[in-house]
Amino acid sequence: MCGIVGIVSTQYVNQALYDALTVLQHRGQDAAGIVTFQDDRFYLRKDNGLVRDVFRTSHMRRLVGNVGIGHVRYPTAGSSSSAEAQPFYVNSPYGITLAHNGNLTNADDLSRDLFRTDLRHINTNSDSEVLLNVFAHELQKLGKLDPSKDEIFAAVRAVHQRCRGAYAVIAMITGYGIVGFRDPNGIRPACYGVRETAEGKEYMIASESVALSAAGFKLVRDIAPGEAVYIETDGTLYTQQCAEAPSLNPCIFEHVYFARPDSIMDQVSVYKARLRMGETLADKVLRERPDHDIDVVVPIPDTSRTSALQMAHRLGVKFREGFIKNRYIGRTFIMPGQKMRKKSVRQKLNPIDLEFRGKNVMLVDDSIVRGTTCHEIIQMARDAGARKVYFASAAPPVRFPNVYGIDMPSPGELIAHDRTVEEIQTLIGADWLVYQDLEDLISCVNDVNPDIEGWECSVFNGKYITGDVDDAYLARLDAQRRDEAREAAQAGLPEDNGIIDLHNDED
Ligand SMILES: O=P(O)(O)OC[C@H]1O[C@H](OP(=O)(O)OP(=O)(O)O)[C@H](O)[C@@H]1O
Ligand SMILES: NC(=O)CC[C@H](N)C(=O)O
Ligand SMILES: [Mg+2]
Repeated sequence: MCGIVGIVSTQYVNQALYDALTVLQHRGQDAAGIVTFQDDRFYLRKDNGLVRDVFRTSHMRRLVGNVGIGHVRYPTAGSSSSAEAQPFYVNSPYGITLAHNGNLTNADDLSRDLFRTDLRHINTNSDSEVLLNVFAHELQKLGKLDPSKDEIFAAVRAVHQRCRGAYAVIAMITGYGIVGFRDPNGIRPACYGVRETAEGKEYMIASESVALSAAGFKLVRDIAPGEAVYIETDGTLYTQQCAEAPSLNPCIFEHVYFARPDSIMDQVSVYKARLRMGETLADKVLRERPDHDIDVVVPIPDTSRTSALQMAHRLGVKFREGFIKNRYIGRTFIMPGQKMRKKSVRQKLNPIDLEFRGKNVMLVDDSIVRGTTCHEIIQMARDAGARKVYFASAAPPVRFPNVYGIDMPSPGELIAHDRTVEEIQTLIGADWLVYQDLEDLISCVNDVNPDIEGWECSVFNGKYITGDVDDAYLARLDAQRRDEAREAAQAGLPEDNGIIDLHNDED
């Protein structure tokens, strides 16, 4: 997952973009970037690292202008090279920069077409650079010296026709404004908001509503699937539906893990959804073992806290913070490489022994993906003296790879792939393992929004909404992106993978 943001303001946007990216940091910890423009020039700073490490005061001073976009990255294509940090830039037409959250499933074909037919060069292995070039080519084809909203929307329409997969995008066109759009299934989130000032209206587009509220913008609404929102530099806003048959099918894993609980996505409160996940999980526990002997419910910080709290409440069992999280260590699941993830669980979480000694504990996590966290945590609970260690997951078993912006490319790396719940229970060393049922999870996110036609649940049911994901694609993805393949590809290469970057304000 990545975080994207774009602002059209009446004053410099550098600080507001920086602040928004820190609020979206949970969506990507690998790289960060901001680009602004003023007087027909772009000012770009991007690099690997957390937002606070990438931007120093000297960079911030040079990011001048009242319009800009930003990105925090969690790679799902290409490598972790700083050259693949976003926003990406292309000089023709007009000068366009782009920030993307999601993953294109036909990036290889597009890349070939861009070279052979559109005569465009792609300099990295990132699907986002491909997406930018498709958009740029389609805008260029219209041949306008001075593009209006009609050309911008026509280019987005063409992107929808050519690109497959998931994409929430914010692009900035030099001298004209920013355009945000969502793929025709609305898999990845994006919303926009407004702030009234004495100088006029200001707009922000972002992955999550929490970025808007933290900056004092009022949420207007989510961008509809297939829709584009174009905001000119003077603050004039236009919207248009650019897809043939849009249908809202948001990614359910945003509600399970990715999004911040204080965000509202497609009118569904992430916090409320997680509370409900705790309730339905408690109901399942009661169904399976009406006379259970759980003494205490313990969350695995951070994401499972909301569900665990409500689960304990429903069970009528004590809720206790049995693990303390080191606040200086980021999210483990989105780290690249299994070695780093494993080490970081131990560094990140430490038990309070007295909450475990002699007790039957129910540990609750939002999800079990590779099993890295639960395996370590169950052992820690045992070492701390727990009598029985039960484990509950607020999400169903993650059995299938994700191709829409979550880096789970390889079925073999998923602990639940081709395994029964009993087998997983043995593997992670739990005395009892309970998973949420998929129907229950869906019932937790089905809120008052009648526009939601379905949920993108492929990691749980193997059904890919875009209809273009076949076994050959999945096999290719697995071969390219499984941990070992990435490590082997990286061996012997310089840290940046040898990909040459274009101009970047590095110092
Ligand atoms: O089975 P695994 O492969 O370990 O993945 C699942 C775990 O990873 C995530 O935590 P993470 O540390 O990323 O973030 P959090 O602090 O927001 O819970 C998630 O919340 C689970 O705890
Ligand atoms: N997680 C994402 O949204 C990734 C965006 C893009 N595919 C990249 O790898 O940079
Ligand atoms: Mg976690």
